[in-house]
Amino acid sequence: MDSSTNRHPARVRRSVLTVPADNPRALAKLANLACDAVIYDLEDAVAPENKAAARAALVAHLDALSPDRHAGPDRQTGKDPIERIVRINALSAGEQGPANPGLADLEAVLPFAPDAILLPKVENPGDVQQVADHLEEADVPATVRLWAMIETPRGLLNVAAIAAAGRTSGGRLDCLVPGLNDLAKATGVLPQPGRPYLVPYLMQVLLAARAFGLDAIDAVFNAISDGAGFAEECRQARAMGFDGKMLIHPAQIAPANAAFGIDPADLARARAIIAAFAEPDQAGKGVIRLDGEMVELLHLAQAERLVARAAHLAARDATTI
Ligand SMILES: CC(C)(COP(=O)(O)OP(=O)(O)OC[C@H]1O[C@@H](n2cnc3c(N)ncnc32)[C@H](O)[C@@H]1OP(=O)(O)O)[C@@H](O)C(=O)NCCC(=O)NCCSC(=O)C[C@H](O)C(=O)O
Ligand SMILES: [Mg+2]
Repeated sequence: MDSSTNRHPARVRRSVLTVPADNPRALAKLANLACDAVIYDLEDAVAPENKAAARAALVAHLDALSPDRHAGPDRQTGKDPIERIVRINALSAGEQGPANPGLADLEAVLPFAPDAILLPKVENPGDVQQVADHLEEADVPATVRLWAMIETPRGLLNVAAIAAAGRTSGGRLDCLVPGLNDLAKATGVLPQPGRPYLVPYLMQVLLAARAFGLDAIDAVFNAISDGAGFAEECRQARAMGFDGKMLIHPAQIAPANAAFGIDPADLARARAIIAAFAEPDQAGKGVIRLDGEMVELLHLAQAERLVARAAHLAARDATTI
């Protein structure tokens, strides 16, 4: 059975590619990449002395994508299948007041109504609320969502309260992303195959996301040239329940799309469950036996979601690169 608990069949976040906003060659490459989402990074991938230039480059890029900036993202009209997210600098970082880099990032990109703002190093519900309040005050459309990176020990300890803050922040919080480079740096956990000491952190993020109806995207895999290691980590993340993976390089897109896509065996099983419950002699039953296994109505609901997601993915992949 499909291990994904994503409750939104039409939301596809298998491959979430990050791009430093001050890398024009990488920005130009995006038009030909088959990732489901792009995170334009203004935070850690950009050197402190390049922050203003990165912001300006991103504004020019977004302007070229959506010349009528007040019309909102083309994705809302179905013309742009890629979800576009901007990772801003933390509002708590750097100089405070109007010169704050995070605030300057927000002011620069909000006119383009990106699909989401990704908040780095979120440590408590107030970090989400602060930005949500800013968006409300600025009358930013509700289509602009918030994503939160959980990548500090305090953020991890508070992850349930942060996920719950989605409800009080106008419902904008949509997705949690663990940041294992920062977490490893802060905790001293060593990077090891299979991530034995990081899995408990990852599962905490996943559980908090699910408790409050959010998506969860697995952390980046730094070893770009280790294709086998990347595929293994995607399989692990999928088994843990993650919706997709944050990526750092175009070579990681196809394996991520495959790993977080639909397994044909799962689809066949889902169709068999739907067909079994539709049999006249099973009418009104809450539980049946199918191929030697117990199947309940909750499995039927899962099966229906998987079939709907498969149809959506097939349509989507047919219209993208
Ligand atoms: C890691 C890289 C610096 C490697 O770059 P490079 O050596 O240039 O890669 P290649 O020569 O193999 O690139 C081949 C072509 O692909 C383009 N490219 C490379 N990366 C990207 C990308 N991310 N998006 C789009 N296009 C990309 C190159 O431009 C080449 O094309 P061309 O120039 O036409 O030949 C680089 O991959 C990179 O910068 N990756 C992203 C880094 C990043 O965004 N980091 C921040 C996010 S990671 C994170 O959040 C960690 C988290 O916070 C935590 O704490 O864990
Ligand atoms: Mg980080």
